[in-house]
Amino acid sequence: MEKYIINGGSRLTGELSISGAKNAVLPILAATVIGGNKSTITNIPNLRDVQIMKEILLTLGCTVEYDGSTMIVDSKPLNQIVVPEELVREMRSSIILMGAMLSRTGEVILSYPGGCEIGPRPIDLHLKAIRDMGAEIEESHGHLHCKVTRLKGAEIQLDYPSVGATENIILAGVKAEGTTIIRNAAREPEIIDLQNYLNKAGAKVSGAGTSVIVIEGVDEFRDVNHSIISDRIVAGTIMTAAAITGGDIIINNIVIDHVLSIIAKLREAGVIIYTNGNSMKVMGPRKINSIEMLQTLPYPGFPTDMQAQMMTLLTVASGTSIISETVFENRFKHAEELARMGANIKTFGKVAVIKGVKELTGAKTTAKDLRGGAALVLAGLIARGTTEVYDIYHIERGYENLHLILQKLGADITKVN
Ligand SMILES: CC(=O)N[C@H]1[C@@H](OP(=O)(O)OP(=O)(O)OC[C@H]2O[C@@H](n3ccc(=O)[nH]c3=O)[C@H](O)[C@@H]2O)O[C@H](CO)[C@@H](O)[C@@H]1O
Ligand SMILES: C=C(OP(=O)(O)O)C(=O)O
Repeated sequence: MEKYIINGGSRLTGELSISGAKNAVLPILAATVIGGNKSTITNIPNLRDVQIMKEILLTLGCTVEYDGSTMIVDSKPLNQIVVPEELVREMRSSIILMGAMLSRTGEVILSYPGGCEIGPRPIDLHLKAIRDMGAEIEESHGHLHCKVTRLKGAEIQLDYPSVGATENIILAGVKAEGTTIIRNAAREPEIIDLQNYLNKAGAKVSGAGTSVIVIEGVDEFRDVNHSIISDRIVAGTIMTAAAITGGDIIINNIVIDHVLSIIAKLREAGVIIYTNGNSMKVMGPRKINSIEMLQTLPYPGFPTDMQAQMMTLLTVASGTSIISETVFENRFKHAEELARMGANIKTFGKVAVIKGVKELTGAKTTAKDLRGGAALVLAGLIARGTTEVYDIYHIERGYENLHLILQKLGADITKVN
């Protein structure tokens, strides 16, 4: 079992470039099955979830070449409709294959998706929309058997702007008969990236980034080259690392517009941030201010995927902060682990009250999910003594060599077996 060992106390300084976004690349890789075409995708982060998606594509019969950064997928030879359960259960994004495979073959068998344990993650919005587009979905023993002769465009009003459901409907709509309209669509930047990839391949999708997305079905896809947008959550995590260590870091290859809500909350905490084009300089303050209220919301609100990292920052703020997690039911598992390190956090359902303490102390901790694990690493960077973070496979789902990035910036962190 691999773990991180961190000796706290180093101030992080230096410069780095942000890699491609996990939440953009996964739906785009799922989309590659649709066209029977060749997709050359660049700026791909080398993550566990990407490896799993690659395995799924291979199992479906696609040919895949991947060098850790560029993936070439040829979906012409696709000849399977069963997505293996052991792969689907590894990650949430596998559900996006439902819309993509129905577009391609009109049939798919997959199980309920896995992913981080951050509360129940129903797929009712996905299923209702895909059924509204004409598919029959049989649910039995945890499996979904979806079938349709040809998907039909539909007007879909989402009860909640779900990222995954929005993506699934787009993928189901691109080759459907007629036009699909999604209202109350999720507006995340990763959905714009998906639209851009699809349109390069010949699809007709418009409106991504707004709450109304229109998809006109087309018959043919062509070969496509696409570069993945940079990861706003990895950027936010590094910004928080600079902030908490009183560091001074220049971050390149970052879309500033995508991190405005993170910049606003870090500035409220006293962090100094200068932006310039696609770069920013982040300087941690001597004293971190508490934040009266940090509420997670769908984009462009503050991202739930940055909540855990911000909680770590607030554990050493001067004063009391409140975090309200509105997106997921149970996303405070890191609070207990931070408490082992001396943090003073009380949780009441989806609200956490964090009373800043003078210092954290090193402890043995366990990553319970991806971002919660990153939050423990951040805590380890400033804790007195040594912190061990176990179950780092969660962290590796979404961060490419986090320990190496932090080492380069001056952190004393090692990955050991
Ligand atoms: C691979 C990927 O892109 N993952 C991101 C995506 O996850 P994901 O697409 O799973 O997140 P959703 O936006 O769908 O989920 C948001 C909320 O809606 C609920 N819901 C969702 C679908 C549904 O059918 N029914 C339902 O009730 C969920 O339980 C959750 O409470 O967006 C989340 C919210 O920004 C991020 O934290 C994840 O990192
Ligand atoms: C929750 C996350 O991912 P997923 O939806 O892939 O589980 C995340 O990226 O923080």
